[in-house]
Amino acid sequence: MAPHKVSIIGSGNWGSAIAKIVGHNARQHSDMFEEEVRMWVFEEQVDGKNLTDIINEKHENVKYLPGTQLPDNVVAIPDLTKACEGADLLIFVLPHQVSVLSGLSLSHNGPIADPIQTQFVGKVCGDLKGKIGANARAISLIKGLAFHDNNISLFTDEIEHSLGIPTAALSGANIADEVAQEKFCETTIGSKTIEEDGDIWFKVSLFNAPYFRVNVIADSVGVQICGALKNVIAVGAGFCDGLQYGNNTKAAVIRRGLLEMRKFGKAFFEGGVRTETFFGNDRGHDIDIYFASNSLLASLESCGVADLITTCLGGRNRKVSEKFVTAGKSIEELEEQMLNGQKLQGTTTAKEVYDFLSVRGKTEDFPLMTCVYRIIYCGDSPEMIAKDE
Ligand SMILES: NC(=O)c1ccc[n+]([C@@H]2O[C@H](COP(=O)([O-])OP(=O)(O)OC[C@H]3O[C@@H](n4cnc5c(N)ncnc54)[C@H](O)[C@@H]3O)[C@@H](O)[C@H]2O)c1
Ligand SMILES: O=P(O)(O)OC[C@H](O)CO
Repeated sequence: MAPHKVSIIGSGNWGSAIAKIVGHNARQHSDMFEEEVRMWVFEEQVDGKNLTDIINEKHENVKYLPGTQLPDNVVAIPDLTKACEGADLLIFVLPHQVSVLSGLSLSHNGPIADPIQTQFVGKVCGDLKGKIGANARAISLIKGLAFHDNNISLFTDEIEHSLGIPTAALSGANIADEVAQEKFCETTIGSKTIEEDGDIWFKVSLFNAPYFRVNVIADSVGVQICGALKNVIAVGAGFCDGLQYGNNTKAAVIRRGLLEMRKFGKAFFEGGVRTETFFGNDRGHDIDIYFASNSLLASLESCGVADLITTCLGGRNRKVSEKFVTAGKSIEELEEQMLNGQKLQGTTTAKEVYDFLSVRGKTEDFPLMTCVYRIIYCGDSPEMIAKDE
């Protein structure tokens, strides 16, 4: 079989960290992959130069992952179609959306303006439609959910429907900077077609590294719900830190958050999610069991409680939300100041989740996520996060 041709769609903090692993593995396993890994870069100017030129000259994404050397077989390409031409393995690693401020001044204490949201994935898939081979497969590393007119869908479904190719999801306790520094962690791939996806994404070792251990499970929905909703809970954890509420309160937020995440998955997704994806059990790894006995079971997954913990301890959502409490500035101002203008998922998703729940009359069933929304968008006191109501 011809070696797989890999393209990475996205080149932010996580996109660049994963490019380091994928580039290294493609070079190591030249019988399985073409050595060159193309990475689509949304072109930006950095100190008067194109970011793509800087990446290709210095082999470093100086804007989104400074200080990490990328393998020189990772090639930055500003044209999306060219970056994906002939690829049969597509790795989607885009922010789920960006907020473009409507220009109103935003206040920490009062209601804030509704930013105009731009969904990346739909636009990217639209541009790629008809240009991707029928035998290609995709994997989404995006942590978010797609909301359209207060309806919800998974990014794997969006990609599958748009490009007509099977799409898996990868999510775990994976703060990009730590992965880039090769600090040990685990991750979970969720797949509806575990046998084929297990072969492609797991057995051929595109992602596995000694410091990045991959497991594959059948609960693709659960993997994505975890990755999206933990961001909202992490904002709550950041409020606790800003208020210096201590570890016990933060642990209560994490516990309640995890329960709400699972409840959300079970309530709104046909076929539901598996409790084990969120909390785990001790029956072993799905993929090992699958290949050994052809049965599907679940085990404790990195995408569940582990990702929630790491995001609530060290993620960007937590960091900015802590500052929201202590600095008296809007989330948008803090993103600009602290994250180079990158947008957080938790803040936008808190609103999307709230709007979704609200039209269904279900906000009271999800008190923690509703509370996070009210603190950011309605000017409620951050102290609400630790009130038992
Ligand atoms: N950063 C992490 O630690 C981490 C870890 C795991 C998963 N994730 C998830 O991975 C996904 C990608 O996150 P990231 O950290 O790589 O991205 P990021 O938050 O660093 O966002 C920057 C990316 O957005 C692109 N961009 C900016 N403006 C754009 C525009 N107008 N059009 C198109 N692209 C534009 C930039 O080129 C860059 O690729 C997200 O869903 C995130 O939740 C992030
Ligand atoms: O920095 P955050 O809050 O976007 O979280 C990063 C990763 O998702 C943690 O796994």
